[in-house]
Amino acid sequence: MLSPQTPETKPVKLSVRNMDFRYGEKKVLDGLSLDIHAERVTAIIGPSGCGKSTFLKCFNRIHEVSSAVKVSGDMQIDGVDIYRGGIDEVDLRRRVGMVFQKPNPFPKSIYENVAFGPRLFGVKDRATLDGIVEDALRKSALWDEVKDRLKESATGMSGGQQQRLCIARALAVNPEVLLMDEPCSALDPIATAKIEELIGELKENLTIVIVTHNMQQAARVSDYTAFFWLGKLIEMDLTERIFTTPRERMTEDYLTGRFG
Ligand SMILES: Nc1ncnc2c1ncn2[C@@H]1O[C@H](COP(=O)(O)OP(=O)(O)OP(=O)(O)O)[C@@H](O)[C@H]1O
Repeated sequence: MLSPQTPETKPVKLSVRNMDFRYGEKKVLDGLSLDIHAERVTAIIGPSGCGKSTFLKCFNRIHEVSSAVKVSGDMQIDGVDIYRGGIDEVDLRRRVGMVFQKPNPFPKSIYENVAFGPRLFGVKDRATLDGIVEDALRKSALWDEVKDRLKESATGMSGGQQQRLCIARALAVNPEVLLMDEPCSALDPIATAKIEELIGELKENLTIVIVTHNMQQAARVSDYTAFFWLGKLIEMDLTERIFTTPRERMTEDYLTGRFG
């Protein structure tokens, strides 16, 4: 974990300024400004309904698939506006992968789940695909468990394995950012520990933003923590600072269970 004694050396990967988000008339994110550093883990915490998931989805514009929404302000990836910078949304979703609360593998084989993205992006050669699938399964710490049953259905895996498969599926297209929306909330403590360990390894090459309701998890895995309340950013800092000396009373009350 990054500490107050260590100066930040990683550049800003995702930058947000004066961002508002509306579902129809309903404003759910209000005037957000924050920076997310490359190859760090940033945790988003806050009470239910404060807009954490909505915020996460804005980074790969995935909400555009389902609802009439309006985003204003600036959101940038590597200095290019995600909404107005001419970024192709399919390419954006390749660069910014996402893993959801409930593991959602396709009803296909383990192999086909991981090969799906690369195929979509035009990889046809079998040996190349095999290599990508193995690499992604190794990075998601699943290879040894599944290498002898790649043709079996993904739906027969345990919940924890399915979630690591979803991570492998996201990694197979070589993303730069991984968004994780409560990725362990449906998992037991052992499966959760595996995912947390994995997060620590993946951040060597990836920028990770994780929404979690589990404060111990935020403290364990993240370098930075942002506390949201009613669609506003109350405070963001190094996780060590947020959990030891938060600046805002509201953050302290939330962390100590006095509200939320
Ligand atoms: N598709 C939608 N249409 C309209 N309102 C929505 C939609 N999705 C979410 N909302 C509303 O937006 C607000 C923020 O929801 P969001 O799911 O982002 O919060 P959250 O902090 O992630 O909550 P939780 O911790 O319970 O998952 C809530 O008031 C929610 O009711």
